Amino acid sequence: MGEAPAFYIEELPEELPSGITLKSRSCEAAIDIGGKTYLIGGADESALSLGVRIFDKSTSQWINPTVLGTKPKTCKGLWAVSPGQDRVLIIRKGSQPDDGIWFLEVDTPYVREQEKLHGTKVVAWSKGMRGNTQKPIVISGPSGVGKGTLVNKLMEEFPSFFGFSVSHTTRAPRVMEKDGIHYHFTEKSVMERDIKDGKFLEYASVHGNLYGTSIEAVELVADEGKRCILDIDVQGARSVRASSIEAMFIFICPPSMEELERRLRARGTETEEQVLKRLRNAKSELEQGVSSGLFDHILYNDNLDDCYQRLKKLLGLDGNAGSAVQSLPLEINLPLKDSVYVGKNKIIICCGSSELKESHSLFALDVSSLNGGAPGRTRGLTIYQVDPCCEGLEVINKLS
Ligand SMILES: Nc1nc2c(ncn2[C@@H]2O[C@H](COP(=O)(O)OP(=O)(O)O)[C@@H](O)[C@H]2O)c(=O)[nH]1
Ligand SMILES: Nc1ncnc2c1ncn2[C@@H]1O[C@H](COP(=O)(O)OP(=O)(O)O)[C@@H](O)[C@H]1O
Repeated sequence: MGEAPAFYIEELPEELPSGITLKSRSCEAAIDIGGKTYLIGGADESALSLGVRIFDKSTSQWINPTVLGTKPKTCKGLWAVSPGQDRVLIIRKGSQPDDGIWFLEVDTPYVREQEKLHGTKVVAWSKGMRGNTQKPIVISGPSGVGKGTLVNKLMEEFPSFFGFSVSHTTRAPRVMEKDGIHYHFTEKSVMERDIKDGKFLEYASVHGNLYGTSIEAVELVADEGKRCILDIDVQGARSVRASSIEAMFIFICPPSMEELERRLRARGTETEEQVLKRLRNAKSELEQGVSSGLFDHILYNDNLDDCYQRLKKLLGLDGNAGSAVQSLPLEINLPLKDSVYVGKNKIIICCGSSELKESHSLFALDVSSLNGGAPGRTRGLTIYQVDPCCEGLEVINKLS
């Protein structure tokens, strides 16, 4: 057989110091990658106990890494397999594929970028999802230009296609704004602590308040299989551009400063002082937006309907919107027995009987075209049923 699916604590290499006690082996898995042993799991099934420890074989030292991303809700029945050197694939036994396949990134571009920021070893969780979604859309522009209006029109016309990333902010809610829908309205100290804990993808101080996109906000949209829209300022757009996240960047311009002021005042949501501050900031935002090369597309929002049509065209929605995710319904329960066979890009999961030849449900998990990943979900997983007499055995024979 090829690479072992996982080895449990009693099979850990001898160099590991003694004295590690585990209450339940089904809650912990370990895997070797690049001279390090990653110990994933916990003493019980709860998410709280789900941790990651790393044993560096070259120094014989334990490392407690900074763990980013949203982790699985339970750690019951873990298998760990390594499709590559940059991430560990975790299969939770006895669960549905849409909640049972997770990645722990250990050396991806995102992890390396975060290691520089944190100054510690970093690992990051990312849930595996079937099918593909398109790159997130970042929309920026000065206050009052019509970003919210355009985004709302898009979400109303294509509710199953787009999802809005609900930002956190320390500014006070406007009359019609609802917590959790328009923004997560947050205390400054809480937001600062969460930023320090690595919960934010990006953040910036805008018009005197803190705004930020949490990793969770983007993951929630991905979980619905929708394309994520981020309405963020130019500084935030710059942070996303500098990160490992691929996105489409759109800047919305007003027809003139006079019209921008008219719209901002007509909206009637800001005090005079706030209006003046927003207009002052608009000048530098427009300079940066138009001339920095940061944005892939610049849209002039003169006539609303015309601008909306141009936005739709940019997003390829002028004809057939298509469907957000190509995910086929597939009812399988990942098996409880140790029946996983691992190749480089393909993992064969044997459900039902532990006797492979007698098994009537064999599934192939293809990880050859993964995309996305932490921060957010990992897309591009393909799971399909294979005939035990044909492809499954063929693949397994090649691995043997
Ligand atoms: N960097 C960043 N900017 C944000 C975020 N959410 C909102 N913003 C920006 O903050 C600015 C002020 O937003 P808001 O107070 O809602 O006012 P509005 O733009 O006049 O509707 C806008 O430029 C938004 O695009 C975020 O999560 N991160
Ligand atoms: N093309 C347009 N022409 C006239 N008014 C507009 C246009 N686009 C938006 N508005 C109006 O301008 C105001 C500001 O728009 P809004 O979407 O809140 O801007 P932003 O989200 O960029 O701050 C709103 O009252 C909106 O109805």
